Amino acid sequence: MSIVLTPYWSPDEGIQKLKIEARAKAPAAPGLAPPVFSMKAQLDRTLLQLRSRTSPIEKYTFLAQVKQADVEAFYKLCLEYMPEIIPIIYTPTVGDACLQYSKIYRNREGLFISLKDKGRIGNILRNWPLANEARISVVTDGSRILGLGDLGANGMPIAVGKLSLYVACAGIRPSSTFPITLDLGTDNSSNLSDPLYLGLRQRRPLDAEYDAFMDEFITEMGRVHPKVLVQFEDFSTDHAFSYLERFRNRLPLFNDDIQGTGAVVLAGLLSAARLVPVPRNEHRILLFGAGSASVGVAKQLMSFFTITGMSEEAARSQIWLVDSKGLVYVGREEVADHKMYFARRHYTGIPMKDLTEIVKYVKPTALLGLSTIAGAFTPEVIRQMSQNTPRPIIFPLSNPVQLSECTFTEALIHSNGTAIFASGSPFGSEVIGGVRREPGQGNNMYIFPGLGLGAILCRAKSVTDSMVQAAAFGLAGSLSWDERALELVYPRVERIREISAHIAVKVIRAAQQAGVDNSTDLKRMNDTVLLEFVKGKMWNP
Ligand SMILES: NC(=O)C1=CN([C@@H]2O[C@H](COP(=O)(O)OP(=O)(O)OC[C@H]3O[C@@H](n4cnc5c(N)ncnc54)[C@H](O)[C@@H]3O)[C@@H](O)[C@H]2O)C=CC1
Ligand SMILES: CC(=O)C(=O)O
Ligand SMILES: [Mg+2]
Repeated sequence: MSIVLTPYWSPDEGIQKLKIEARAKAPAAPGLAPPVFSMKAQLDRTLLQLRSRTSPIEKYTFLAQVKQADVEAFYKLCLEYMPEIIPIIYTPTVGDACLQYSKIYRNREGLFISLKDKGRIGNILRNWPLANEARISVVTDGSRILGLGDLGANGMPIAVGKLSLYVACAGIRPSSTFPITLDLGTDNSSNLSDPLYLGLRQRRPLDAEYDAFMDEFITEMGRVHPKVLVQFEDFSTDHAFSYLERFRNRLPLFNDDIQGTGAVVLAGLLSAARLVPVPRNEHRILLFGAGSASVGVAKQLMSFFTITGMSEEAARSQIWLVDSKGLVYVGREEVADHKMYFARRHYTGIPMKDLTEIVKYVKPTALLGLSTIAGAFTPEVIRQMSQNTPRPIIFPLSNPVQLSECTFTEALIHSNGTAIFASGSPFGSEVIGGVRREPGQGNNMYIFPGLGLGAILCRAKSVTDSMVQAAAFGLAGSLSWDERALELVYPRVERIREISAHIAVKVIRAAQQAGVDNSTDLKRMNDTVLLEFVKGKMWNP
């Protein structure tokens, strides 16, 4: 038997591939090396080439080429080497890719819709060659990419990266994913003066023009792709909140930074609280940073307290916000609307800005960083946290890794090994006191794949708060005994497909309860059958 490699056009992925045909007694194809390689050998070779690249950005561009040439090989590699690949296609390296996108750009990977396309957005959407109908679209306007600020059209890799995780972590079919960057200009001067910059060379417009563009975009998305679920990603804080409220009942849509982050942190805190000898209603949570992610988290954390029977007012009083001007309280100058709900009602002291002072005053049991300020959790802050509580919960959640409020090592050293730690971007494990400690990754990547999968499978007409909450509880309930014994607050990333399926089931049940599901067949399934159904729907390379 010989193996013949023939080029063919894959209608599913729209790329040219080599198809392997086994033909009994057929002559070997001329010009090909004689050995025949298994998929494993081909992956080993790809991995060898990947590892021979020294810089993360070279690894990123190499993987982008692999994905372009052979989508199945790319995802096979993702699934088999998840802990190694995710930090390249996602945070932290995706942050570098966005910063350098105008320089590393090679192939179109997603659709750019610019302000100049106003009036014909429907046609532009129809132009994008999708082999299958779009089911999930990550949409960014590039105005706040990770903690890196306004990167304009260079934000495309974040939409591409999140969608790669939808495929790798939740088995969404690659050909039904749709990355979109809305190019509404940028206020980033270095992009505007970069001759290679890919986007519009103009500043962002005023809200009236922005809103009119967004209205047309959402209307046309619903028209051209009636089954699509939209994930808004990395919009600046004002637009993140306003567009979530404006559009969440027009399409199935959620904001990952507000809702996905809220859910992942709620899950992490529920797991962490099991390790701390403090009653739930005595936890005090201090959020450093008060933007879209932080306020989204604070809102979601209300249920950390209310599920124990605490009133809304009492729950709110356990949560403190700090922004660039210090502790947020009613009566302080310049408190933006989105922070008002959590502004302290009864604070009468002088404005308090220094984080160590604030930690001394609030005595938090949990300190969460969503500020983009690297190193803000100083040794003094961490030591002060250890005075408040026997097991301080320290989650520096800003991305990418160079913006983390502290490192895993710092948290362990300055808390004498007592810290319970999770960060937005990954850190390696550490040995302290002869014991190996593993950090958690508190990143919305644990939530959005399963949330999206559940919403798509039940054909939800909207994404309700109860579906987001169900995703959080689903994640919190998915730690194995082995992971709990190691004091992990999130499951190992290698199990993420299993976790996403479990979350999807919870999300479908919440959609059914809220009456927003459209797939009535799923109602008749019990949870075991539904879980098998969800797993059966997941695409595998
Ligand atoms: N781990 C995760 O899953 C996620 C992490 N994030 C990260 O959270 C960070 C913030 O994101 P957004 O809230 O959308 O941004 P944002 O720009 O809206 O918020 C930043 C906040 O930090 C505050 N801040 C800035 N300088 C400060 C200082 N010196 N002291 C105290 N506060 C200060 C600002 O006042 C603002 O409230 C980013 O780094 C982002 O990557 C966002 C979403 C998910
Ligand atoms: C993880 C994420 O969504 C962010 O940092 O914006
Ligand atoms: Mg984001």
